[in-house]
Order: sequence, then structure tokens, then C-alpha cells
Amino acid sequence: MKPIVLTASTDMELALLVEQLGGAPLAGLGHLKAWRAAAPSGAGEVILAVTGIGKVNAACAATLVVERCAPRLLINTGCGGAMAGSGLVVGDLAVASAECFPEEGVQTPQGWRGLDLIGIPAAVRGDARIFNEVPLAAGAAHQALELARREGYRVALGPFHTVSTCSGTAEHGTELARRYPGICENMEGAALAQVAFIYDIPFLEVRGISNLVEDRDLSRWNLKLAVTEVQKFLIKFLQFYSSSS
Ligand SMILES: O=C(O)c1cccc(C(=O)CC[C@H]2O[C@@H](n3cnc4c(=O)[nH]cnc43)[C@H](O)[C@@H]2O)c1
Repeated sequence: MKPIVLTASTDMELALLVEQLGGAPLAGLGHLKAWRAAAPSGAGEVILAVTGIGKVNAACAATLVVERCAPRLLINTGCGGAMAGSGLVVGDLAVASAECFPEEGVQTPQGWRGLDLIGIPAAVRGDARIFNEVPLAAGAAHQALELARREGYRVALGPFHTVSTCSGTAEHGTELARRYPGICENMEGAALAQVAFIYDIPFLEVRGISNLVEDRDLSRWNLKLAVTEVQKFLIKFLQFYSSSS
């Protein structure tokens, strides 16, 4: 059976999963720090890998794990910023319905425009072309949303933004939201989603909310709560998913 691969940008965002699943260090995934564990249901394996921060690290890691592990599902997790209007607060969960690159494009005299203005897609698979927005198959996202609700988590489903420049002002977040709708800002997800799109592999992204997209105030952040909540949820999701698929 093909494995499930689970990625995050830092060790902290995987530590509880590695501990609870009894992960053993896994060599042979290039530069990536990785572990392997039996899936909670006993059906197949889960591979956990740290990508590093940002889109370039995420795309490199995704390509490596997809080429070497041929996963049946690629899951990305970590913390993220709740965008205005999402209704999310620190400690909540966010599930991606789509991923988006809200910065790739052209600053024209008339304002910012996306990659469609240039006319060169970011990726092509068969007849499908993607520009700034990466669609995700609904299956795993809806399963995660329903399970999270059943387990009593506060959770929202919606499009995510993957940025190079984090929104450290509410105004910057509002500007990006004018370009594309979004509920959760992060720095890796769309890159992993694009690789999953190219290889036609189901992709799920669930993040714990560590902060709001607002004027930067680190005293209002709670990284520990965010990464704990989302990892506790993903342990339940792996139990559910690996026994049902
Ligand atoms: O110091 C800052 O201003 C700052 C801004 C954004 C993120 C950080 C981090 O320490 C975490 C980076 C890490 O977490 C994800 N993340 C979490 N919140 C956000 C956000 O509001 N915007 C973008 N990324 C966020 C991200 O995926 C990184 O992996 C510090």
C-alpha cells in the first residue's frame, strides 16, 4: 500500500505526531529530516518530513517525497495566520479548499494583475492549466472538515494564501484579499499543492491558527497552541483516513 506523506515547515510542527505515532528516523529522502511510522489503523505507513520555510523549500521537498515515496495522499500542516473575515481565532483549525499564490503577477500602472496577464501558466497537467490558484480535490478536505466538527474543533474550510512577504499589517492582508479570497495565510502550502497537482496526487492542508493577519503584535501569537491543536487533530484524521481508504 502506498504511504501517506505528511509535511510541515519546522520540527515543532511535526514533533507531537512523530512522538504519538512512534516515528523512526528515515534516511534516504535527500536533504530532508524525516521519520516513518505505521499508520494508526495498521494499514500502511505514514512518512513525516520537514520541508523548511517558504515556497522554494516546500516545492523541493514535495518533489522529493512524491518521486521517492509515491504517496496516496500528501498532507501539509503547520501554523497559519487567520485572514480578516474568516471568523477564525488563535487555536482554531483551517482546512484548505484551494491554495493560491496572491503575489505572483505584474504590478501595472492600473494596479496588480495575476499570472493570467502574462499568459504563462504556473503548471499544466493534460488540459488543465493553473495560474495563481491551485484547485484541490474536495474529498479529503471535506472528510477533514467533518471529522474536525464531529471532534468539537472550531474549524473553517476555505482558500489559503501562500506568500513570500507575510502580512505584518492588516492593510497588506486586505490588499491580498482584494486579489483573491482567502481564510488562512501561510508560506508553503501553494507550492506543495502545485507539485501535487503536477503529479495528480490528492493533497490536503490543515493548519492551526497561530495569529491573526493584523498589525504585527507577537504578544497575541500562540504558536504552541496552534501546532498542538492541529497535530492532535491530524492523529485522529490519520486513524480515520488510513482505516477508510
Ligand atoms: O515575525 C513575524 O512577523 C512572522 C510573520 C509570519 C510568520 C512568522 C513565524 O514565525 C511562523 C512562520 C511559519 O508559520 C506559518 N505562518 C504562521 N502565521 C503566518 C502568517 O500570518 N503569514 C504567513 N505565514 C504564517 C508559515 O507557513 C511559516 O512556515 C513570523
